[in-house]
Amino acid sequence: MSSQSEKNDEGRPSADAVTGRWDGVDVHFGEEGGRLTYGSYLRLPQLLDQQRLESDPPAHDELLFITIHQVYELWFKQVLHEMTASRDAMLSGELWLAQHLLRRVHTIERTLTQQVDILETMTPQDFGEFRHRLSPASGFQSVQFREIEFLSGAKDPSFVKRFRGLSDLERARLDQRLEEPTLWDAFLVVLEAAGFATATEDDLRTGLSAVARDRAQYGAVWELAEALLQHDELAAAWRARHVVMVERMIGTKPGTGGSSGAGYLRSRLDLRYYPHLWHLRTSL
Ligand code: HEM
Ligand SMILES: N[C@@H](CC(=O)c1ccccc1NC=O)C(=O)O
Repeated sequence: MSSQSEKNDEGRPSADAVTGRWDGVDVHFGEEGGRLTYGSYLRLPQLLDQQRLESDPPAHDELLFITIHQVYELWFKQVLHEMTASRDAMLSGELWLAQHLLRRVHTIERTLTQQVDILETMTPQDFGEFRHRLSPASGFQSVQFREIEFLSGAKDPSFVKRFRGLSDLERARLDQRLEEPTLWDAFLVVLEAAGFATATEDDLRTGLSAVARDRAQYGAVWELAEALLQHDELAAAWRARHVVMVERMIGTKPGTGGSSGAGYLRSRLDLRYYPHLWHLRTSL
């Protein structure tokens, strides 16, 4: 492959000047008269202008802290997109699609937990250079994180009440998540469509046991139950990893969000989205 570039008056390649030949075909790289580019498609000028430090003079590690959190929020957005579609697929009986989308969620969740490694390259001393500037902001105020909890099945309206500084739009999003069906609600619809009653605890235990004992007949329902359990396990793994990182960074200091810090986070470690699926294990 050869390439040549025409230069404009300023000596830079002109808009549609970067051309070459590949297998005898003319190829063009570049803007080509204002058409889509990598940067314009991905909105990079906007995206790369969103890392604003609070520290002054700038603390070296604050860029890492902001970047990590922004990457988390982008993945949270994707997780919500996939979870919502998975829930809807269950409601319309598309079981293969529902488990397929949940498997993508698992892969993202593993990445989210691994990202803690990067943040832990920051020392407590270096965090201390800018931590005092962050109060009263805290991860406690992550709207998308709470949306994921609600959509998973752990609806707790008291979090919405305790949120400080929510915009009207954010409050509406949380209220909507509190109203709409969760992944668990949708799974119950799947169980009912497979012929099982779900009205009482006993019904549910009977149905789940029957699915587990006859995977030849209920393979798709079993796979879905396993995908939900995996999501639950990965969420628990993130909470465990987060609290240990917190202890490493700030010991037993109270959090910038006003909680006791690690003590509060430890109180959330036993949260499980799907206790019925965990209880089932004991009887298998
Ligand atoms: C130096 C790193 C970090 C420290 C020291 C830290 C510390 C804390 C503390 C102390 C809390 C309790 C609330 C409070 O502030 O009073 C908290 C909550 C939270 N943090 Fe972090 N955090 C760190 C990194 C992260 C990252 C990277 C994320 C990713 C988004 C995150 C997400 C959250 C969430 C979602 C909560 C609420 C948890 C819940 O209510 O169960 N944190 N964090
Ligand atoms: N709550 C943390 C500070 C912190 O990590 C944080 C601060 C602002 C925005 C997001 C944060 N991340 C997770 O809590 C602390 O108490 O040190």
